[in-house]
Amino acid sequence: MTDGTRSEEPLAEAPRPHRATRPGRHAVVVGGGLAGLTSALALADAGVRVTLLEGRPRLGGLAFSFRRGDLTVDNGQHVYLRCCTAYRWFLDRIGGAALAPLQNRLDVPVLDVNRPEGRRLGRLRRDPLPVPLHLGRSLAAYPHLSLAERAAVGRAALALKGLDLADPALDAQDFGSWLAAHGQSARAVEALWDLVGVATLNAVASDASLGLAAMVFKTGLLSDPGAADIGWARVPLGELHDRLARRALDSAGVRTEVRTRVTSVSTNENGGWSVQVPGESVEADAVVLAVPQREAHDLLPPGALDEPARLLDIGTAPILNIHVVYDREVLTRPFFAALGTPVQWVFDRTAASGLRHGQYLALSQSVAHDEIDTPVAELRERYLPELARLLPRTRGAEVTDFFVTRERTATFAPTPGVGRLRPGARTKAPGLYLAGAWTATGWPATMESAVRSGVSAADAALGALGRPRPSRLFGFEEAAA
Ligand SMILES: Cc1cc2nc3c(=O)[nH]c(=O)nc-3n(C[C@H](O)[C@H](O)[C@H](O)COP(=O)(O)OP(=O)(O)OC[C@H]3O[C@@H](n4cnc5c(N)ncnc54)[C@H](O)[C@@H]3O)c2cc1C
Repeated sequence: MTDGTRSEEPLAEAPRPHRATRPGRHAVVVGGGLAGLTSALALADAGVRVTLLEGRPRLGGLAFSFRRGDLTVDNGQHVYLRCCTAYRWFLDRIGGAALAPLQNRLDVPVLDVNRPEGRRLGRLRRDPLPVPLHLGRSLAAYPHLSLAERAAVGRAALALKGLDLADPALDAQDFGSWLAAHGQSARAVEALWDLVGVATLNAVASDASLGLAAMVFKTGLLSDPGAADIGWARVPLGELHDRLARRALDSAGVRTEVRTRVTSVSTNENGGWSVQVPGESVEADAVVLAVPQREAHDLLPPGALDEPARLLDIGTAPILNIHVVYDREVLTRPFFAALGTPVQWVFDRTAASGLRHGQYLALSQSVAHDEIDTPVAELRERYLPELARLLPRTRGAEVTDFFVTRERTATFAPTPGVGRLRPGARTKAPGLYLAGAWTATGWPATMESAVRSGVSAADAALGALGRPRPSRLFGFEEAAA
């Protein structure tokens, strides 16, 4: 068994860190996940001298790769949507956009294995028509719902479109109750709303904030016809978030130190900041804390937030990935979603992992509270027969490898009320900023949220450092359109 949080190896030996020698104001970014990488790049691109400190031996935070024999394995399948303009800006910035392309047009095969008549394939895809007609034909033909349910889904989608995302009352309600009040059957929730919502929010509808759910569905499905086109890395995540990100940092002049855990952050006698790492105190004019909420709580100096204990009230939710290598091809599509089985989403990872013979599938299991600690042998017993139901070709195939990666704190839990717990980038301590997917970006815990938070923190820090905001950096919405 592989525990994704412990058994990673750096993909490639990173280049020797070089000390930035540019004079001027100095910012320290703590945490080399997507939020910290973004802040560091944005600050360096604006002419600030930047030091990035990351506790682990690699960059990329929660979205990384490790080696397992000849395979390069992602800790968890990651996808993004065309509407994720900030993450797309990030991919462009590190020179990785071509390695994580988008579908030309949203197309999600949905396979139901629990039908009396046998396996049934449906498709969620869009037509080249304006919103909401772009999904009309697909919804009308969606075989996993009755005609009445499809009509009710259409009505609920229009009601969702009318919700005001800026209304804080939305965050206090749960999405499941809202769906029920808008005529959605349990089947419609399972076969449509949760199919999308579980994967994007990491919560079932009844446990999700209406505000966050409405944000996902409005932005992804009801803003622009192409907004929900899906993108994913055709290379290991570490190639993007570690190797290419490191190259971009190096050429931007950022001093990057991995295996360097920050133990405290405090003000110094010059009115700046001292960032303590083992054996060194790094002095800075501004600090961006781009670490998970619990670590941020522990590092924040007294008075930086009015109620720092609120950070500890932001819950977390697990994601389990089950990795299965077969001795032959068993799936001809790049991915599909499943109904009527515990299997959620299945991705073909063969080419990205470097596997030469056979096929490597990754099962991405969100909301994995019940299975996150299940022994690998038990998972194998449970999931191989399910894959045999879904994919008939697996029946004659040999499983040559089976392992799991467990991310216990994969995302913050998007529960009703979480919105008021998420702080913005600014703290009450001048020169100290927060970033991370869990901060108040309006997005659920995604790569998009992380990058947006990194931009916000850099933006706030630039103001305090008296540096102009370069429009080409922060105009990512236009840049990625
Ligand atoms: C299995 C899985 C699947 C996912 N699927 C998707 C998906 O499909 N699409 C999507 O958009 N998102 C997905 N996500 C979520 C996405 O990965 C995260 O939201 C995003 O990567 C978070 O980035 P971050 O920079 O905010 O935080 P993190 O990635 O947690 O980065 C924080 C960094 O800070 C470092 N750190 C902590 N304390 C210290 C310290 N004291 N000193 C120095 N460094 C420190 C950590 O080592 C870490 O590198 C998934 C996550 C997981 C785990």
